[in-house]
Amino acid sequence: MEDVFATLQRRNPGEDEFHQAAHEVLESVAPVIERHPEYARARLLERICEPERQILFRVPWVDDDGEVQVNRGFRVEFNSALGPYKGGLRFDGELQLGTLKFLGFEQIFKNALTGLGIGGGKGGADFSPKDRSDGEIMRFCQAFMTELHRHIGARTDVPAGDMGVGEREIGYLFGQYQRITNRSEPGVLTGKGLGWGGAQLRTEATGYGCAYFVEEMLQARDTSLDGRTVVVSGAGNVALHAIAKVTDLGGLVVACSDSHGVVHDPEGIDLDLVRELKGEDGDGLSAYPDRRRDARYEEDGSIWAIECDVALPCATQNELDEDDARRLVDQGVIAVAEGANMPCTPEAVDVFQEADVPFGPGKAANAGGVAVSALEMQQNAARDRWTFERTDERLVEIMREIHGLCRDTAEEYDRPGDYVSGANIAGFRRVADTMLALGVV
Ligand SMILES: NC(=O)C1=CN([C@@H]2O[C@H](COP(=O)(O)OP(=O)(O)OC[C@H]3O[C@@H](n4cnc5c(N)ncnc54)[C@H](O)[C@@H]3O)[C@@H](O)[C@H]2O)C=CC1
Ligand SMILES: O=C(O)CCC(=O)C(=O)O
Repeated sequence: MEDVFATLQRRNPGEDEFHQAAHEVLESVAPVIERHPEYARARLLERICEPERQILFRVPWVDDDGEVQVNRGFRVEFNSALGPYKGGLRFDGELQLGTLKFLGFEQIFKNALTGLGIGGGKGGADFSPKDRSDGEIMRFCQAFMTELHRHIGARTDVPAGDMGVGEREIGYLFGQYQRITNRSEPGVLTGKGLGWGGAQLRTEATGYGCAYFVEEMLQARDTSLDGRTVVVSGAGNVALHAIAKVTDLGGLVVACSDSHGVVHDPEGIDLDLVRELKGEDGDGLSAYPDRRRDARYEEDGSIWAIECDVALPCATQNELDEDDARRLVDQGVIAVAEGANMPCTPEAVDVFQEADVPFGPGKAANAGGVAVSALEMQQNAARDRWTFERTDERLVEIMREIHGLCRDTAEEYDRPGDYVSGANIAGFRRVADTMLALGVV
């Protein structure tokens, strides 16, 4: 195991987030390799840690001032053993290949946990949509798809949204895909609008799924979200829908945040107000207390200093560190689940686990989004449309199955209550068994 990790570090220098994600999985699956030497003989770990294909490309476009801009586009096609590469696109001015490798790697195991026949991939661009006009965003998306279209397809690789990529961007990407390929193939992207091949609930699915997962973790300990105080970091797609579903399930969400600061509202976050403030013409979260008397806004504050029963990090990677985890544990947190991808540092995860606080890792707790993307692919292939209610029932069922699989797998490997080991081992076994069956490819 150590050798595999050392090689991975050497071959992928400077990609710290990828090292972090890979180290956690390699550590978790060590007992599986001991029980199954055939995996080691087939060099499955080495193969799983190496992307099948990485595509880097130039994205030239013209901004509103007539200036030529040059960005870099990426698609990491990590593993297709279980189905077409599947995973989101991230637009972020600071984006690096190593971040996408960590996200693509996580996606392999997350997608395996859903049981829906999807492989793992991730992509994006070092383009920041912030402060760009709608026309610039459209031209950027068109330039990006002008290269990406060669690599994707309903049976090959199916991107979706992630940070900085929502329904608007998916629309512009899909429009350009259709224009240059002359193929009306809705299954090539997910997260589409409802009028043009999108699925009900895809927008809500990651946040809702995270709330369903934490409810399962709490019920396994004979309690629930009802009456619990909850803190949710972020104010984007995942956070807003996690807040909505936690509230439906009886929880009181008292704080949310963005990259500038933190809102604390002891009466419960007013979601409509957050949406308005975060909207295109909104004043930002700092204006929240102007409209809610008992609320406070702290610029650059730490959301994890706010007392809560349940913490849901839903913003970005490594946003919750060891000190934050200690503070949460000292204040009596009873469950933590990751709505974002890898928001907790490894040291923070250790603190939760040592304190016996149930901890739901992102690859299990936020799998609802990609699961509903797979349902969107299913509907596109069948030219069918499901209702919101039917899709929601299926999402609840999927999140319950993932929770049960992680719990049972952890017990099988003598790690009761350790959802990290459970998720990594269960996801790994599904991919590894398929790779064994497919031979050395
Ligand atoms: N959108 C989806 O369906 C899925 C998203 N995820 C993950 O969830 C996380 C959030 O993604 P989305 O909500 O889709 O993105 P988004 O772009 O809609 O929202 C991200 C939010 O996080 C905030 N943020 C960024 N850095 C922050 C920081 N350091 N502290 C506090 N807030 C910060 C931003 O201001 C924004 O409000 C990411 O880790 C993403 O990879 C995971 C599964 C699926
Ligand atoms: O729905 C998808 O394909 C993407 C979801 C995603 O990017 C994620 O699970 O992190």
